[in-house]
Amino acid sequence: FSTEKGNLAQVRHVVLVLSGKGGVGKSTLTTELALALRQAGKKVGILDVDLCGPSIPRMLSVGRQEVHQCDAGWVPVYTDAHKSLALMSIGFLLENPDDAVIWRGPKKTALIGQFVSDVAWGELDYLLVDTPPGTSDEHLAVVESLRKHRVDGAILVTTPQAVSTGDVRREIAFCKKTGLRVLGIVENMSGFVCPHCSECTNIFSKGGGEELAKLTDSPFLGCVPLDPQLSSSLEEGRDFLQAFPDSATFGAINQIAHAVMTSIAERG
Ligand SMILES: Nc1ncnc2c1ncn2[C@@H]1O[C@H](COP(=O)(O)OP(=O)(O)OP(=O)(O)O)[C@@H](O)[C@H]1O
Repeated sequence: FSTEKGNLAQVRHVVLVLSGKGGVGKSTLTTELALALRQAGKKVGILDVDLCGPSIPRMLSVGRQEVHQCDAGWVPVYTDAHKSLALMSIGFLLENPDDAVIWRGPKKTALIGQFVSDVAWGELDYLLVDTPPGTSDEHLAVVESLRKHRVDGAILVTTPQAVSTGDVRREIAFCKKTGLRVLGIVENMSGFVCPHCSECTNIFSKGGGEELAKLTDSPFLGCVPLDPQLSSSLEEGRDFLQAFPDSATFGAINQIAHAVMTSIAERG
C-alpha cells in the first residue's frame, strides 16, 4: 500500500478504462473484467464516473440504490455477501440521471473531483474506473483527482475498425499528455459468435486493435467477440462468467483479466 491517507490508501491498484467514443463496450468490459478479477480471488471495486450514461448498476443487477455516508465518505454498494465486488456509480447520487446531460463543464468537473476522492473503499486489490467516452474535462477531472494516488494505467477499448478512426489515437495522445501509462488495447465486438453453432464470423474487418497497438507501440491485451449471450446477460443483470464458463467469450475475458494483472505486476 502507499503511505497516503484517505479513501484510496488501501487500494492496491487503480486502472482507468477509456474509449474514444461511446457504444464500443467500455462499461461491458469494465464489468466483465471486474467479475473475472473477482473470480481470480481478488477484491475489486468499480467506480462508474460516466455521468451521462451510468450503465454499470444495471449490468451488475443492483439497480438504483440509495447510497449512505459514513465518516470516511460514501459507502459503496456491494454486489455480494462476501463484499468482494464493490460498486460506486455517480448515477446513485443523481436524483434524475438525465439531469447531468445539461450540466456545464465546471459543475461536472467539481462533482467528479469530489466523487473520486470521497468513496470509502476500504481494502481493494483493484479499482477499475469507468470513464465517459472521449477525452473531455471529465477525464481530466478524474486524472487530476487520482493524481495523488499512483494510477497503474489505462485500458483502451476499441472496435475492430480502430485504425481507420482517429478517436483511439486521440485517447493515446491523452494518456501521453497526462502521463497515464497505457496498459493495453482491447478489441471488442471482434467477430460474431453464432448462438447456435458457436462459430465466430468476422462481420467487420478484424485486427484493428492489434494493428493500432503495433502502430502506437502499446501492448495488445486481446479480443472479445460480439456475443449475444453476453449482451443478454448484461441486459438481465446475470453474471455471464458464471452462466457460460465454457464459452469462447469467457476464455477471452479471462485471458484479458490475467494479461492486465501480469502487466501491472511486471511494471510494478
Ligand atoms: N462483446 C459484446 N458482445 C455483445 N454485446 C456487447 C458486447 N460489448 C458490448 N455489447 C453491448 O453493446 C452495448 C454498448 O455497450 P456498453 O454500454 O458497454 O458501451 P460503452 O462503450 O460503455 O458505451 P457508453 O460509453 O456510451 O456508455 C450494450 O448493449 C452491450 O450489451
